[in-house]
Amino acid sequence: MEELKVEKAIQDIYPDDIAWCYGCGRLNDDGHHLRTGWHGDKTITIYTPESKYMGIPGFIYGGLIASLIDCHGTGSAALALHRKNGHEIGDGAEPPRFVTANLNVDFLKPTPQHVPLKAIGTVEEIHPKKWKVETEVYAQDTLCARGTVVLVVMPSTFLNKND
Ligand SMILES: CCCCCCCCCCCCCC(=O)SCCNC(=O)CCNC(=O)[C@H](O)C(C)(C)COP(=O)(O)OP(=O)(O)OC[C@H]1O[C@@H](n2cnc3c(N)ncnc32)[C@H](O)[C@@H]1OP(=O)(O)O
Repeated sequence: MEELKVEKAIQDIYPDDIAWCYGCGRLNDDGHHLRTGWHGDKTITIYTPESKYMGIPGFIYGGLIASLIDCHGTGSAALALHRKNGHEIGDGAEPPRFVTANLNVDFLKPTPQHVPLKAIGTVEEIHPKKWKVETEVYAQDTLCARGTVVLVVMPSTFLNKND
């Protein structure tokens, strides 16, 4: 697979109050900083896990793969609804926010460490508040995992929980 880079990511424009997710929040110093952008009509997140995220030496542990699919799903749904609303990253509009309602992962092959993982997503609208993202995770050219995420537009009750 060719070398790819995510130039414009939806997480780059999340408002500060929702930019703290351990998986994809740009403001969480300890997090993974996953970034999701368009890749043709599909979506892409590229991430090389640090060595500590091992299951057995040489291979990534499954929870990290699930996190990648999870945050790739929220980012992909946000990208798609943002575009449906007539916006693109960089036009100044605030993107929609999604939370995960359901996450399913099939671990197809052991996922090797020390190579970039590519999550490629296909986004489907179920209805305006509910979206589904089918994601394939590749290590180099090997399809290692496949996941399905159901996303729901974030209820306003998620904000200001610590006030
Ligand atoms: C902590 C995160 C903060 C937020 C950050 C956001 C941005 C950052 C992004 C990073 C985040 C990273 C990722 C994270 O970590 S996000 C954090 C992990 N996710 C959560 O904490 C979500 C917890 N769950 C809820 O708050 C509620 O259950 C939700 C909001 C999901 C639905 O609540 P509720 O049920 O009251 O809402 P509704 O009645 O209007 O239903 C709406 C539609 O949803 C359908 N449905 C419901 N459940 C399921 C299910 N299990 N499978 C399939 N579908 C389900 C339901 O049938 C309906 O469909 P329809 O009948 O209309 O067709």
